[in-house]
Amino acid sequence: MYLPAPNTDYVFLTWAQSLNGRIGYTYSQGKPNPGQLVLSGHESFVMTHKLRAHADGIMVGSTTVRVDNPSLTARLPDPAHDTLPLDQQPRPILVDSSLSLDYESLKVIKLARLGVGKAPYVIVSPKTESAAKSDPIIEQKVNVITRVGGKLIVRATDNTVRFHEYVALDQLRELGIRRLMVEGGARLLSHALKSECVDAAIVTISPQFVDPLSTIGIDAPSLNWPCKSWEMFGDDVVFEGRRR
Ligand SMILES: NC(=O)C1=CN([C@@H]2O[C@H](COP(=O)(O)OP(=O)(O)OC[C@H]3O[C@@H](n4cnc5c(N)ncnc54)[C@H](O)[C@@H]3O)[C@@H](O)[C@H]2O)C=CC1
Ligand SMILES: Nc1nc(O)c(N)c(N[C@@H]2O[C@H](COP(=O)(O)O)[C@@H](O)[C@H]2O)n1
Repeated sequence: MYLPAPNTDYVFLTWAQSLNGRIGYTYSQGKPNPGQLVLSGHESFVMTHKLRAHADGIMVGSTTVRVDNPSLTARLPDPAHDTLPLDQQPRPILVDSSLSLDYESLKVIKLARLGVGKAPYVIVSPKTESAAKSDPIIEQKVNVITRVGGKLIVRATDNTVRFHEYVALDQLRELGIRRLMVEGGARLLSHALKSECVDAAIVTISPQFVDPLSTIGIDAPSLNWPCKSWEMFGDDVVFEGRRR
């Protein structure tokens, strides 16, 4: 498994999926939270945390945050009990264009307040940045983020669909986020896979079928990335594909 060295521009996608390609429960706002579909076994989850420890930033989409409320910390040697020191932690990066999330309730905010995790960068649209000046609800969310040391990253335009522009990749790199791990969810990964800026995909395949009607998968374009490695971690197979 290739682990990028510091000061390397490297965008790698990681996710876990079932044998029938599902990665999470379908969720619609206003409906009960279906919770996280747990796919990885212990060994492959430790591998995921080793990847996190080799990333400057971990990026997730807003629905992933809404469903999972993730910590996005690197926790080794045992993710259930151990956390690496703050200076070895990756930066949580939330793609939340309209600041739709309830920031006060997020684990990443609480962990930043405790000094256990780094404060998040939040990717927003220009119109959301403008709204913060007149909408007290938006302004309050910005305050929650900035008070723990986080910041808004405002993408260049409101109407882009190109992944690297949508997630403000150049701005993140200027802030030192050069090894970017994109963890999901399905829509964020689908957009990433359509772009030219992704270097690798590391996929954990869990030996289980899950109900396709209540779960989601990744709508990937047809891609043919050579398999660079595959390895067993416990009962899971971890596949590494690299663009070049
Ligand atoms: N099994 C696994 O490894 C993982 C599973 N999940 C699961 O995935 C589910 C959430 O996935 P989704 O519903 O697909 O939502 P999501 O978390 O991917 O959120 C959609 C994201 O796509 C962004 N987006 C929209 N247009 C875009 C564009 N053109 N370029 C880049 N980004 C764009 C939105 O701003 C939003 O942040 C949850 O059930 C979660 O548990 C999430 C991460 C990993
Ligand atoms: N590697 C992996 N295996 C699974 O089975 C998963 N469900 C996920 N989900 C991702 O991990 C995030 C939770 O991270 P924390 O443990 O809270 O730090 C979740 O939001 C997904 O991005 N990953």
